[in-house]
Amino acid sequence: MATLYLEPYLSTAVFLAALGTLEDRLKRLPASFQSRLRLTADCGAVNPMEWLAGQTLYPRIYWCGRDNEEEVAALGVCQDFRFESADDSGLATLLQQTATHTGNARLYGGVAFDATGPAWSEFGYARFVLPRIELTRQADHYRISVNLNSENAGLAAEREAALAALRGLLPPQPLPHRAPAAVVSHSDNPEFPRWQELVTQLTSADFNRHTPKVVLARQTRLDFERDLCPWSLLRRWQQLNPSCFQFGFQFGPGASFISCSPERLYLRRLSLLQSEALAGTARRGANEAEDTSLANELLADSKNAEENLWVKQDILTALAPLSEWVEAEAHPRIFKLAHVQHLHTSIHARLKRETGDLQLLQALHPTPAVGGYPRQSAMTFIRGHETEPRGWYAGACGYLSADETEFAVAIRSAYLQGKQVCLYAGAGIVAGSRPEAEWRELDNKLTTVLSILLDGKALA
Ligand SMILES: C=C(O[C@H]1C=CC=C(C(=O)O)[C@@H]1O)C(=O)O
Ligand SMILES: [Mg+2]
Repeated sequence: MATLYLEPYLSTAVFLAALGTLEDRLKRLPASFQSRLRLTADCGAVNPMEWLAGQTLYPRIYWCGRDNEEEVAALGVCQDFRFESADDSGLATLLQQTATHTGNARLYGGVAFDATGPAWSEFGYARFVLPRIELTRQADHYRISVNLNSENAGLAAEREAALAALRGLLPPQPLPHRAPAAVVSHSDNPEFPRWQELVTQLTSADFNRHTPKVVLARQTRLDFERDLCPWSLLRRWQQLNPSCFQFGFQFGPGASFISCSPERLYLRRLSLLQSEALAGTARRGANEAEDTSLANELLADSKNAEENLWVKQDILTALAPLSEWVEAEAHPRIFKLAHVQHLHTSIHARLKRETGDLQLLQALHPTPAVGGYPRQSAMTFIRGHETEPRGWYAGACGYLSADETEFAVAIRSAYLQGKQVCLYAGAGIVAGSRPEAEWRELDNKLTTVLSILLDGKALA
């Protein structure tokens, strides 16, 4: 084992002992085991994101829940499931099989916003990975695990692959705060004049009568003078918004998708489900008094209330046939982030025995927080008028397992390819939306990530 290289681990000896334990257990594996096997050892404190950034294997997947209790760095592939279309029956089979697999193996991945749009290469319409190695922090307890799948290529080959992955591990790579690279160019799609036309169209009485809400999105593309490190950016982003989900997917060296999303699609623990309507936005105030007054205005504002209500009603309607019972808070509360505050309504349900992640994803995604209401006519408008495919922006990202599944709504996200970063922001357009105010809302939603990318400077 490359002992020397491992020295910078915070608790090198404990980490090396954990790798040694896993190696021993791999060598002593019985001649046969059920299809998936996961071996785990306590490994002492290691920063999961820095650890991930230091490795040579792909994919590199990072996930941190909104309560910060759990953080996972997932590396390499034990099984990789990629689907180019929503009609692929393999996706349905995968979602159904995951529910019946024993053990606590988790698949990490995501589903694009739109089943029909062109997919980002490497990401596909949907992609889920059972990682080869996982470094997990639960509260302050750190563990390293290795996954095997005997159906891959037979036990001997699978054991060799697992050993090779463990022996190839490198030390964490510190993610220091470096001065950001200079922006060479930037562009918005759509630009404001087109945005104004679209918002005017969506708020016309004729359109609004049949489609009362459409979430329109803008892509802001920045080109930098040098390549950006997705993990450095995500690290700083999570420090500014610790109460968000934080996640990143880097399937290969060419592209990565990272997000600091405030919004949960759902968390399912056995048959208990938590979901929410997060929609309706104001900026944060410059001081406490202004902040509170903006929050009170947001709570009293009918346009923002309507944005939130369409989401709540749609989720309640979608969950009703899948649940024993479902309930939502009567009134939204305020959910504060670094630069914006939102209306947030909690939703809880107990699922029927036959309801699984396949039914939940089909019923809930995309919610009117990112698509619109009714779903089909909002999607038709988005497909016909947005010229940049959203890819995984506004998709659903998270993990799947038999006992517990969680998906975040992949907003406040960035798609990085070398020197280029594409940021996305959407705004719910309802009766009463004004083009200028909704455009400012897009800017407000990007303020946090832009403050990191531009280091406090404004875009030229
Ligand atoms: C679609 C986005 O935000 C959604 C979530 C919260 C508030 C929203 C709003 O007020 O318009 C959006 O529905 C985005 O950030 O890209
Ligand atoms: Mg809004």
